[in-house]
Amino acid sequence: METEAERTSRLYAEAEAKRISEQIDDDLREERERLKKKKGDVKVNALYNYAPHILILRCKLLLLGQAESGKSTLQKQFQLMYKPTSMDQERASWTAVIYFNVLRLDDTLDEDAEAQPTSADDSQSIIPKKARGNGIADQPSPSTSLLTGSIIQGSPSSLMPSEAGGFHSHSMKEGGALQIANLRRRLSPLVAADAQLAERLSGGISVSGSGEGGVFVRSGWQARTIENALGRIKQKRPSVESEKKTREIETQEPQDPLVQDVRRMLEHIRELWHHPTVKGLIAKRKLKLDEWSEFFLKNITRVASPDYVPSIGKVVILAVYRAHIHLIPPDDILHTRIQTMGVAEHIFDVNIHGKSVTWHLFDVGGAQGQRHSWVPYFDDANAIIFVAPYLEEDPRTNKIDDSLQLFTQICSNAAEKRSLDKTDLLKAKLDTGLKVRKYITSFGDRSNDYETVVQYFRAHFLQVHRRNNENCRVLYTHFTSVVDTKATQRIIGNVRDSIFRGYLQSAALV
Ligand SMILES: Nc1nc2c(ncn2[C@@H]2O[C@H](COP(=O)(O)OP(=O)(O)OP(=O)(O)O)[C@@H](O)[C@H]2O)c(=O)[nH]1
Ligand SMILES: [Mg+2]
Repeated sequence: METEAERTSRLYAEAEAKRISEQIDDDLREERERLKKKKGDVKVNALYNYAPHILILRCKLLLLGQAESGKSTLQKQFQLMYKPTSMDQERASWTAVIYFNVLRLDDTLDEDAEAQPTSADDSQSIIPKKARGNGIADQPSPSTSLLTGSIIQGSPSSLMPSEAGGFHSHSMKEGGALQIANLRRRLSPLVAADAQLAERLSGGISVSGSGEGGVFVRSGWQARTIENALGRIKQKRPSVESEKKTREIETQEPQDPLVQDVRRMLEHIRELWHHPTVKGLIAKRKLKLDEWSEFFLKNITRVASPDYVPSIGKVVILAVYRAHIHLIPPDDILHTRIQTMGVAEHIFDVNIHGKSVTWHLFDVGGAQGQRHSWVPYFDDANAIIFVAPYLEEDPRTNKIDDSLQLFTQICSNAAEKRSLDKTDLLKAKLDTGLKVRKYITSFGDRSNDYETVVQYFRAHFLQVHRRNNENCRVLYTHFTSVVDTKATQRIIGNVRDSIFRGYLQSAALV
């Protein structure tokens, strides 16, 4: 016979069992509904609920690709997304890089003035660039400066456009040559400034295997550049007055005297940029500027202004404020170009489904002499983002081929994601009549439109991946312009989710 105490205990146990059973039913129903809504999210939540101790607390991500492919630009997008305040703090240090990019106009003028058109078809002709310094093949860059070179003296006619610039007569040509010669004389102090800027950015260290004449930055250069500038100010004026000034500077934007000196001379660069002769050469495509130099030269008035601070992370929009229209400048920092030396680690706390995960992003130098430094990072990388530029018109090296070869080597090594980059430039080049088959013969007679070209490149990379995917890694492809903040940040979000899902699958938890 059941006692009262036993009965109470039994009823309690039955009620508890029923409650647990209903709870499980509810959980399962909820789970099913969530699964229907968003499969991936449910898997992630399930992991957090039932196995919180095995969360990835650390995720290693490698950014690989050839030089100038856009790895550091993509890294800046990550920083903009996950650590925007640090980007803001570094703004002043980017001025030196931007001025360094602006001074490339002189180099380009010098070398292109000596070069001859490569084909009778001007719309297609690309003037070859000479390698600076050690001549690394995938680091095309100028070798001498207009400031020290001899374009006008050596070959005045080469700077004379016959149609686009409107200089037909001999005397007009001579007039243009004289004006440019005068400008160059005024620019001569920039020779030293250019070298100093290069030294400042490279931290005074020259390393073999670096392209672009050894001008590069290493991890943490932003802080060093600012400290350097402030250190020089302190050294120059060790008085009470100077200490007061230094304190003032520390609370405002750091002011680098060298950068200030260059800024004052940019007026002459502006004149050179607007000179009809230079304009004529550009119009006839006899002057090939790097896209980053061109970007800053087009903005030279803003960039040379006394209170200039590089803009950051803004989409170009027109803001209407009290009936005034303000043009918010495009992002300067994303358009800068300075090559990376070695491997730079960037750490971000990334929020994934409400949990914080520490990401270690490794941005590597892509020059051929740099690639050996990637090796130690392959083993425990959770994912690789391989950045491939679409089409670079460099006659000395077929960049797509180089990218495919590099991709083949990487495929047999590790997990990878891939991003096909510089789609904006591809579109622009196709619009100006560039024929893909001229650079890639296997493209054949396919239609020269953007969609066909994009799919053609994609198919190439997929094929390489299929043939070399010994580790059965997953490949995701994205087409993007990395300087487009909105589009790139959407891709970063996708990459984050797919890496996390891949991790869960590899842990056999879903
Ligand atoms: N217009 C445009 N420019 C781009 C794009 N991606 C990169 N760039 C520019 O290309 C230049 C080279 O990019 P980086 O990010 O420095 O190249 P990288 O791969 O880090 O090069 P290394 O450090 O030498 O290996 C920069 O000036 C970028 O602004 C793009 O999608 N569109
Ligand atoms: Mg880089």
